[in-house]
Amino acid sequence: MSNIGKQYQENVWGLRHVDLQVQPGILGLLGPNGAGKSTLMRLLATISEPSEGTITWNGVGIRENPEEIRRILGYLPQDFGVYPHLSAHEFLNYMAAVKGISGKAAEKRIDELLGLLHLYDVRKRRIGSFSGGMKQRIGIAQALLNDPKLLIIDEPTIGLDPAERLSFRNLLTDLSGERLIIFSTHIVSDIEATADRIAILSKGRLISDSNPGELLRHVQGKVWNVVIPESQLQEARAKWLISATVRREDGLLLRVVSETPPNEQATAVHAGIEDAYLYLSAG
Ligand SMILES: Nc1ncnc2c1ncn2[C@@H]1O[C@H](COP(=O)(O)OP(=O)(O)OP(=O)(O)O)[C@@H](O)[C@H]1O
Repeated sequence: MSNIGKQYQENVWGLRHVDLQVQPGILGLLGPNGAGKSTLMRLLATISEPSEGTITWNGVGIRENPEEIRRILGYLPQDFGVYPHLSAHEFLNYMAAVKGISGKAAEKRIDELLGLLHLYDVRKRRIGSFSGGMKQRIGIAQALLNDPKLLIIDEPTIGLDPAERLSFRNLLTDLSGERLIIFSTHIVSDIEATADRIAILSKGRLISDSNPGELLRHVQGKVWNVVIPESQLQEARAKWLISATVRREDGLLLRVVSETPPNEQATAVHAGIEDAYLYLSAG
């Protein structure tokens, strides 16, 4: 996509001047609420059209030829509604029909996906009785019905408990291979564990697009541990960029991102993606 902009109202741009080239792998879209992640995903999924710029897939403009991308697309929106009264199997059968997959091919694919997403044993249960993680897996299963080359998942880890979050990360890795998976989150650890490329959005702008190693290079040698008395936290927040705080017996252990040691007792520590995200977002 090149020079993409999406204007919602006179002075409201969901995205502005975004250039992004994609290739197979896992692309994590990272940004706070309102950064433009869903907007970008909806544009790619051809749910909405850009106000500026062009998006091409294999050299073909998707505005003129939306079918070019829809054929190979699997999309799980953030507010995906499942049908609580249908069983997992009935729901996938219905979604397959909507997508024009029927007969033996549909049956085979549905069984494969129920297995892949660990839903086979509960395939006859009503979706309304599923946990958050199971609902999310059924959402991913429907997105995979057409074996998409491009899989877009909007904020997939919202509402998941820690164990479900972990299995989601494993699932993403299992699903990648030849396809491109784009998923969004505002939680750095979700991205850190899975993405081979990280795009950071802030206020509708793409502020970074690189692999994790390159991202870390921005903050290498700039991350420090500092212990302060708890009473000085407010003051510390005002002068330092703090990426983590841990309460200890001898005070508060702060993780600070700074070009130079924040004080004489500071010790250098290895940089993480969270530090880089904070550093780049602070601009
Ligand atoms: N339909 C809309 N009408 C008006 N403004 C919108 C609309 N959709 C999004 N916006 C605005 O565009 C900006 C980007 O929103 P978007 O939903 O893409 O962000 P996001 O990063 O996905 O955040 P979230 O995680 O909260 O969904 C926000 O300021 C939002 O208020």
